[in-house]
Amino acid sequence: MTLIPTLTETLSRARADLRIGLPVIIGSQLVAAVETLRPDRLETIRALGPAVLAITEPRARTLKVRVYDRDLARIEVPPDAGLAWLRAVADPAGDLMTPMKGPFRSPRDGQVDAHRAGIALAKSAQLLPAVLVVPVPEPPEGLTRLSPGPALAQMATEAVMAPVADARLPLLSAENSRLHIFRPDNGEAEHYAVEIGAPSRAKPVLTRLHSACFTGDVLGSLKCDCGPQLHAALTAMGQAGEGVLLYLNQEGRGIGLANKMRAYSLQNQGFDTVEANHRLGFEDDERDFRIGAGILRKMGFSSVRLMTNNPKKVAMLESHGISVAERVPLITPRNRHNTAYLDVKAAKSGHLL
Ligand SMILES: Nc1nc2c(ncn2[C@@H]2O[C@H](COP(=O)(O)OP(=O)(O)OP(=O)(O)O)[C@@H](O)[C@H]2O)c(=O)[nH]1
Ligand SMILES: [Zn+2]
Repeated sequence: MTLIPTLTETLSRARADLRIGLPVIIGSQLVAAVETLRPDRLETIRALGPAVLAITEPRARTLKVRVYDRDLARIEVPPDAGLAWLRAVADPAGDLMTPMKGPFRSPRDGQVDAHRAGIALAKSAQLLPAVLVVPVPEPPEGLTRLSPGPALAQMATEAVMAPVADARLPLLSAENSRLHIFRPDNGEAEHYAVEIGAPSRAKPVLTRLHSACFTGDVLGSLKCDCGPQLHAALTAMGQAGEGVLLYLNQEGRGIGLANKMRAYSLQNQGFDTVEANHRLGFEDDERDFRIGAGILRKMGFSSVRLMTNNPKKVAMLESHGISVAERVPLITPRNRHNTAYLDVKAAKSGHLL
């Protein structure tokens, strides 16, 4: 085997580069994440040529920027615009106090694959989806290089999950349990499976796909239903004597904890959970639901009784080789902090509550 990095490995490097504030080269464009860009580097980048800022369609809608490229919009960066201007376009925190005023000039022509790949990389690095893009006919040495088309195609493929380690882990809710760790081949977060009892692989297994919620699962936040859902699922599996709970590290419906806190801050300004995601430039739900199906298949399960109120989880499993024999509702108590959130999930996200 050659020592030259594969595309998957190069993408993983590029993601790390953006997180630490290094630009990457995509095709013939230099691409930098606005969130991690430092002032001295911005100056060097601006000296290379005319820059555009690429943002997603939901962020563009908030800023009333014209969208000519379907899922993304480009804004010409004015000559006198500095880091504060770029950050104000990228980050909605100041939208209400100091609204961004146009007119924004949006180019219509040219290729946008590099911009699109840059935004996808920023999202997978759990950064704000806004990237500065400058054409570089002669790319500087030392930066990670990608081709836009193959990069986009590779990012859209399903990660391969490898079992890494597992051990017995007696739980309060189920003494006879094992924790399994799965590692994806794309350098992204590891995911966990709690196997309770010794469920048969030949019949539907009681299953929960739980997305990480540090605030709810660990801190006992009252703003969402995650903590109570996690414990209710484990308790039900303990009582049944068997089950599988997948703990998927897709915090904040896939946007990461930092962005989730940005979303909470917008919710404190009066926006609901879906509007907050959109103002930040994300879709309502950025989770890759294939991960859960992949882990279940790896564990030898092909049929589940799924504990969820989210019909999309059912549909996703069905379309990725896991049949859902039954949907088991998972209703937890309301309180004055989570009731509006639960109503929005029902009204806008199709949850059956
Ligand atoms: N972006 C964002 N994420 C949130 C917010 N509140 C909770 N979350 C995240 O939402 C996810 C909830 O995941 P789940 O409970 O597995 O999924 P679900 O889609 O609600 O479906 P159920 O199976 O019915 O619970 C977790 O990743 C939480 O961190 C919010 O206001 N904004
Ligand atoms: Zn939560």
